[in-house]
Amino acid sequence: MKHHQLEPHPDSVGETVIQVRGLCNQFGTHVIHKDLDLDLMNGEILGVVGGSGTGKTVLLRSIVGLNPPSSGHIRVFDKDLEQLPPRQRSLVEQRLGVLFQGGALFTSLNLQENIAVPLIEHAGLSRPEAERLARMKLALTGLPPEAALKYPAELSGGMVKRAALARALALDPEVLFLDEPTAGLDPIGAAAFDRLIVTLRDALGLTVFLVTHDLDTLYATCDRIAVLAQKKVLVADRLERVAATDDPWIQDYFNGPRGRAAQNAFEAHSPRSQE
Ligand SMILES: Nc1ncnc2c1ncn2[C@@H]1O[C@H](COP(=O)(O)OP(=O)(O)OP(=O)(O)O)[C@@H](O)[C@H]1O
Repeated sequence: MKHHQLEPHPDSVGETVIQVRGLCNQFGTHVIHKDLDLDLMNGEILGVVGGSGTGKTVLLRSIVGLNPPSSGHIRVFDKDLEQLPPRQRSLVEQRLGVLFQGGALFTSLNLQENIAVPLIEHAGLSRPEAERLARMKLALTGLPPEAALKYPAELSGGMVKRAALARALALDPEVLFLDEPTAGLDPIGAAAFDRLIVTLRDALGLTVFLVTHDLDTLYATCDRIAVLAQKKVLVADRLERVAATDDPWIQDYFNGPRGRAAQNAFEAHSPRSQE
């Protein structure tokens, strides 16, 4: 059924699971990334931020193998996807779960059928087995049992996000990629989704690469923040160190009115701020 087990070796905590070195991406003459370096550490939630068009989604797509880089190296679990034969590449890709912007569920399938698709295609399960496991994945993301037979158009935005997350988790990935997961959610729905991400990371031992514009999400979930600016990762560090970095975009983003409001809200409400 499943091709690997998530068994973090005691020595693996803090190990690099994804290493990006000297990444360059360009479309025609439009250079998006130039000599970009980034490490994703085992078990962390890394928030990836940057102005609109700085290439956050392109970076995500490059790492998961959907956007072949113009040059540079990307190692995933110490393997270069581009160098692997198709079968081995597919096995590595199945260890990565992706929640794309917008969710990207099949509109003609109900939720359990949607989540069953990768289980039938990649894990070789029968339809009844796949749909039973799909219902478990839906429960894992906090959806009620009756949601399994609903179609995406019948659901609220928050429920669609949870269903899309259930599909990203279908094959028990070790690394979860989330592209703006709280975009379009109301503040209460967004805060609940933030808590879900942290809970799942803790319960499943996930590593999370999280693209977001949402300052509340950064404060509530992330262990480290990587800032994309000037075509590279300008800084990747704990939030307080990033916020202290001398760069106009960073200062405006973290220490402008919205950044201060998010920090105040976090300090007022979160037990994590008392640690
Ligand atoms: N396949 C493509 N062909 C041409 N240009 C592309 C392609 N994909 C992305 N781009 C361009 O690359 C740049 C970076 O896009 P990307 O979506 O990664 O930005 P982003 O940082 O995620 O932005 P946002 O925060 O607005 O979602 C944009 O200018 C976009 O138009």
